[in-house]
Amino acid sequence: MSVARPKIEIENLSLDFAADGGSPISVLHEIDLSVSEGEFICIVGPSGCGKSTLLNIACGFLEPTHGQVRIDGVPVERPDRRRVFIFQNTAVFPWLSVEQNIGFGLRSSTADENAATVQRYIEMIGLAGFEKAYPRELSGGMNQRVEIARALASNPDVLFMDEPLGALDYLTRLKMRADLIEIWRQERKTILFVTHDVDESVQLADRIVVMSKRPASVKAVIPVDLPRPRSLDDPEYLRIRDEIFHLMGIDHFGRNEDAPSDSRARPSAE
Ligand SMILES: Nc1ncnc2c1ncn2[C@@H]1O[C@H](COP(=O)(O)OP(=O)(O)OP(=O)(O)O)[C@@H](O)[C@H]1O
Repeated sequence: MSVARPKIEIENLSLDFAADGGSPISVLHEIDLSVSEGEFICIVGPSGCGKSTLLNIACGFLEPTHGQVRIDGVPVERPDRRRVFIFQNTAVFPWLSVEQNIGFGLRSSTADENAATVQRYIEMIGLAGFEKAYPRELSGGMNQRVEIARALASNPDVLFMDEPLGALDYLTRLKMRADLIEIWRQERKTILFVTHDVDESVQLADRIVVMSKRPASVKAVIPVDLPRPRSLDDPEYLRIRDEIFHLMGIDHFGRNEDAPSDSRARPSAE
C-alpha cells in the first residue's frame, strides 16, 4: 500500500532575525511538522513566539536560517499563486465592489466562467444581494468574508490564515467560525491557521500545533477527533481545551502556572 506524501513538510526549520548591532534573535528553533492534504491545522502559542513568522516562511515570504518547507515535495522558495495568505486586517480593495474584489485576478478562459465563479463564492459566503456594494458599505465581518471569498475564488491549494477573525467582534467571530468550517467541508483546502484563541483552535482544527515561547519549537501536536460542529460543553472538547491551556502554562483562571503557588491562590487586589 502506498502512503500519500504529506501536502506540507516543515523540516528542521529555524529562523534567526538579525538584530541591530546585537546578536541575532532566535525566533524559530528546529520546527518539524507534516500536514496532510485537506487538513485543517491551527497554530497556537504565546504572543510573539513566532507563529506569523512560521506562516510567512511556509508561504515563501521569508527565508529560513536553517531547514526547509516543502509543498508537494517541492521546496518553498518564493510566494506562489497557488497559495494565498489571509491577514487579520482585510486587504480588500476599497475602490472595487464585492464582485470586482472577488473576481480580481481570476484567470478563467471566459468572462462567463469568471462571473460564475464569482457568483458561486458570493453565495458561499452569504453575500448574495451585495454584489455591487463597496467595502465602505459593509461591516468588518462582511469585508472579511469578501477577503475569504477572493482567496477561495483563485482556487488555491493551501490557505495560510493569520488571525483572520482577530479583528471581529465576538458574535461575528462565532458565526464566521461556523461558516469557515462549512466552506472547508465543501472545498477541503489544506489550511494553516494561526490564532490566539484556544477555543477557536479546538472548534476548527483537525490538529492543533502548540508552540513554546520564543525561540518557538513545537511543544505538542494535539489531534481533535470530534465531529463538527463541536459543542462547547462536550467533556472531550473541554479536556482538549484545558490540555492546551496547561501546555501554554495557563491555569483555569487565566493565571500563569509558573507563578508562586500563594500568588496564584489569592486573587490580586487590583
Ligand atoms: N522582520 C523582523 N525583524 C526582526 N524581528 C522580527 C521581525 N518580524 C518579527 N520579529 C520578531 O520575531 C518574534 C516573533 O514574531 P511573530 O510576529 O512571528 O510572533 P507571533 O507569535 O505571530 O506574535 P503574535 O501572537 O503577538 O501575533 C517577535 O519577537 C518579533 O518581534
